[in-house]
Amino acid sequence: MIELTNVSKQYGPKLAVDGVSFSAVPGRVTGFLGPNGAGKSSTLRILLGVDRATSGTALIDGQPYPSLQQPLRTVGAMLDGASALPERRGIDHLRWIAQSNRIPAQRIGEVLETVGLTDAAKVRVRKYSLGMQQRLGLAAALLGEPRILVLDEPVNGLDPEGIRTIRTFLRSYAAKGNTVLLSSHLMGETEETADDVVIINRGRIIASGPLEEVTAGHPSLEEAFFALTGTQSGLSW
Ligand SMILES: Nc1ncnc2c1ncn2[C@@H]1O[C@H](COP(=O)(O)OP(=O)(O)OP(=O)(O)O)[C@@H](O)[C@H]1O
Repeated sequence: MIELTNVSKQYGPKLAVDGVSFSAVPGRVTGFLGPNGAGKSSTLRILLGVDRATSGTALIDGQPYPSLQQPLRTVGAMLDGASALPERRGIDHLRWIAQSNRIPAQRIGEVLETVGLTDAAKVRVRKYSLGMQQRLGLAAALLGEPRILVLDEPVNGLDPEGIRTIRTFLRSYAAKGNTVLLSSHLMGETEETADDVVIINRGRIIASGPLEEVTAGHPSLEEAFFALTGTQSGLSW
């Protein structure tokens, strides 16, 4: 379970995250949505202990990320794609993470298989396409068999087949009772994947709840967003 309460983040004069509160619960995929610059990454960085909130609390299974005993076994995260060294082979990137977190080496083959990178495991990351880098990032997030996944724009750069593979995977991961929180600026895609949605605009949550509740009365999630923000289709993305 993920729980954010009144989280704010100030960068100099800019209030990037403004009193954000929401939860992501086990057994469901929660889509964290908003246009570019809305505050999604800033919020996720705070949740994952990469950055500090100016105020408010962000908890993972009741604890702030830095207090987790075995972080990678509790929460798998992908913030900036794979963030792997370009000269490293994909498999070595995963080995390094597994070793430094006492995760059995056998998991490396399993996660490579899950994300479809088995054949490219020994290729250097600099030769990976953006989609392959995304998949390597997901593989790293899955290494510790976490009950919680937090993914920032996981389908960025993926082709339609890649998007469908990730979507199917995330849905089945949540169906096993795990918590999945993913950010996206793609409303249409997230509508296909998420059970619950949290919409952020200019640092503030403007809607949250089950997808069907947030979209009620609108032809699509995208139209619901435009109605909520008072913008017209095509102008704000
Ligand atoms: N380190 C920083 N210093 C100053 N301003 C920042 C910093 N990080 C983010 N911001 C600003 O905070 C706001 C929110 O940015 P953030 O990256 O969280 O948005 P986002 O919703 O993830 O957008 P995107 O989809 O483009 O990644 C933006 O205006 C951004 O310019």
